[in-house]
Amino acid sequence: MTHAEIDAAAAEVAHEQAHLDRVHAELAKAGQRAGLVATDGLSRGRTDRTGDVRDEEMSGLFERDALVYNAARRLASLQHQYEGLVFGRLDLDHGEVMDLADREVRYVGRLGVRDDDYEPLVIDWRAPAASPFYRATPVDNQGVIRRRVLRSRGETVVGVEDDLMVPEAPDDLAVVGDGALLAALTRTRGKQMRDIVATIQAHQDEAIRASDRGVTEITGGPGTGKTVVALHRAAYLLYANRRRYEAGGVLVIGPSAAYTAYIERVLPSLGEDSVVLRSLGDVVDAVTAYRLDSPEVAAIKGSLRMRTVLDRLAARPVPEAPTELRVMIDGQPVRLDADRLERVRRQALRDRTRNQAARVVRGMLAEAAWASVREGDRDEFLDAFEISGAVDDFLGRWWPQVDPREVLLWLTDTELAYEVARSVLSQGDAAALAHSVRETLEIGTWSVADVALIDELSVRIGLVEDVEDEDDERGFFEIEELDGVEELQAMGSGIQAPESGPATTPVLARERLLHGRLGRPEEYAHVLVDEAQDLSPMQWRMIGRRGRRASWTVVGDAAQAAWEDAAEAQQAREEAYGTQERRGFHMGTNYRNAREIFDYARDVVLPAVPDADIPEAVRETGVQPVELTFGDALDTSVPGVAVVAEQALADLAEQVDGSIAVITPTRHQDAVLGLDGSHDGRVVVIDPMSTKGLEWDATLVIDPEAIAAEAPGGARVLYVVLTRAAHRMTVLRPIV
Ligand SMILES: Nc1ncnc2c1ncn2[C@@H]1O[C@H](COP(=O)(O)OP(=O)(O)OP(=O)(O)O)[C@@H](O)[C@H]1O
Repeated sequence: MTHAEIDAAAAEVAHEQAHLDRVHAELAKAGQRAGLVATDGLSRGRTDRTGDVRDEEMSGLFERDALVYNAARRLASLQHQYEGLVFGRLDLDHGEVMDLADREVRYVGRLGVRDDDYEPLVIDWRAPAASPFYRATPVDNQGVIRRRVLRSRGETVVGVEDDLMVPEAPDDLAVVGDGALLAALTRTRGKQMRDIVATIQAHQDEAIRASDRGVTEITGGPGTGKTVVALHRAAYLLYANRRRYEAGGVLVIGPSAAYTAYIERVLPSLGEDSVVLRSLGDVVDAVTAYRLDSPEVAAIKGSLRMRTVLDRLAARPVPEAPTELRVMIDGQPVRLDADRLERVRRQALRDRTRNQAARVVRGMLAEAAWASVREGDRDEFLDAFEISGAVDDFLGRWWPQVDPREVLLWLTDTELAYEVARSVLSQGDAAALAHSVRETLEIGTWSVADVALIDELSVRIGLVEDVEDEDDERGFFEIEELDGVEELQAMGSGIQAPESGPATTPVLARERLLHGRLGRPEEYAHVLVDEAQDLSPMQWRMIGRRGRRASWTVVGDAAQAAWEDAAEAQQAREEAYGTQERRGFHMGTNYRNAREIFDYARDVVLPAVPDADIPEAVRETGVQPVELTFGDALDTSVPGVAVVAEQALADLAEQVDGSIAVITPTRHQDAVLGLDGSHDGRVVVIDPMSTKGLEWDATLVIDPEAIAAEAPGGARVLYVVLTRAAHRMTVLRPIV
């Protein structure tokens, strides 16, 4: 930059600083008015002093401006944690020829702020008036002459980046900077995802502001901004229809706890803290799972075939249940044999969940008992049956209320697993299922795939209800879900699973598994699913229960799918959506990976997945990924994986300032686990599946062939792994 350019930029920064100071002064005042505004802050369509309703208010979209109170309240945390409250400026010209009199300046920020005269000092980025900030292009400038991105730290403006939307700038408008997008993409990644509110691209903005009704599907290859766009969409929906979405709730589902931790700050940085973020292991209240099953077991547990298995399981007698009833009622011996009991069981379950039926089986048994006796007075007999202590005792053993999780644990019995899986699962699969449930009982923690099974069983079994609840509304199940009652994922435990090791005793393990009370599934007004390609059919059903009246945003990339049976998952997905209208958006630009890194990944995936959706990477670094080799542990003449990895990591730590991941298949985990947390905590050691949706400044990928071999469809998982690095990537291979 020349001296003149530096001076020009400094003058522009000073100018913007003056405006920012005004905004902050206004917010400070707003804090003092807080009590007043808090009381009427939610009223819509306020008029200004002239009594005219402002345009924005007529559309009902300016209610955030009325929430100055909230703005002031949130400001402290916004300033502390996030970048500038005001990040954009538009210079518009509303005339035919460019004339100062037709000029308008609009500032765009995370919150709307007005001055005492109710004039907007900053417009919320989601307001219609802010839309040209994202949509204007030189071809369709929408009245914008210059779009400016302000970079600030706290309350200080540190730079500006301009884009000119007309062929030539009017004399009074300076144009400085090299483009905000590239600056944003080049910067260091932290441990958490950042919002992109200052640099949303026009095609992304279309998806963000798309209609809130029906189903919006966002597809695109790795690093195309699907996640970040979806999160901005959630914030937009809350703004555009706050009544509906704040009251009804917005649920965001991601693949793992690491992922939800990674994205959890984006929405608060946009001023929204009412969205519920859940990982797939954390959807059902009272159950939190991080552990992953092997891909083979996850495939069994995720398949729609489990519906039938669970139907049958839910209708089974409890283990060790008595097979006949023998009691004295009203002086008469009563005996109901196994056949009779079975008939009562079937009748009781016909249109009730098992736990609901606990209330009616006594009456049904009484009728069956009377039918077997038919002597004396019927009413007296039935009354005596109703109060019989012996019948109480029998019912306690024959039809206790059961926790759905307890029922899943019945599958530890391989014979029972064979029986309920007959003609649905192969014997081998049924045995693997039983084995996995035994493992659950040993470890004392559920696996992620178990959670959808627990939810499914909850529907069939109903909640364990207090006896006092008798007159309460009946269980939460849907009767249609009970149709058919008559017929009635490989990387070990994930390296960073927060749970500790195995529970010490089976009793403790069982207690841990059954801890807390299952509730009814909470329903939401909007459900946003990220990495949707990885949801199993059973997981779609679980999420579907939470969005039965919801609109949806669903984000994914089929080429990154770990789930093999795409058709079955699609079927379950369609069922979750229902018949709502659909619209799709496709993202074709990769903003994450340097082009050299993405080309490397593309060459790996295309032979295995020829129809992969390949985006265009926009940024070049001129640095190719580095390939290194390591020797066999038994051959001491060549450095082994631990040594080579440590050195390669040291090089990467020199080359990038921010975060680094060492991504390793199970077989090399032990050798490199010690690197976790090294280089001042910048390094994380992680398994391939857990990298979904995440990114780092640099990655060290260990033994790509082993990564691909560890899972069915492993090339897709490897594709995920090779597209996680923004700036540098080193790949280690064994010498062959
Ligand atoms: N308009 C933008 N301005 C600045 N950064 C952007 C923009 N769009 C996307 N990015 C950045 O690109 C990176 C990738 O975005 P994101 O994680 O949302 O992609 P994705 O499509 O969900 O990726 P994947 O499918 O690989 O998980 C993130 O660092 C994100 O902040």
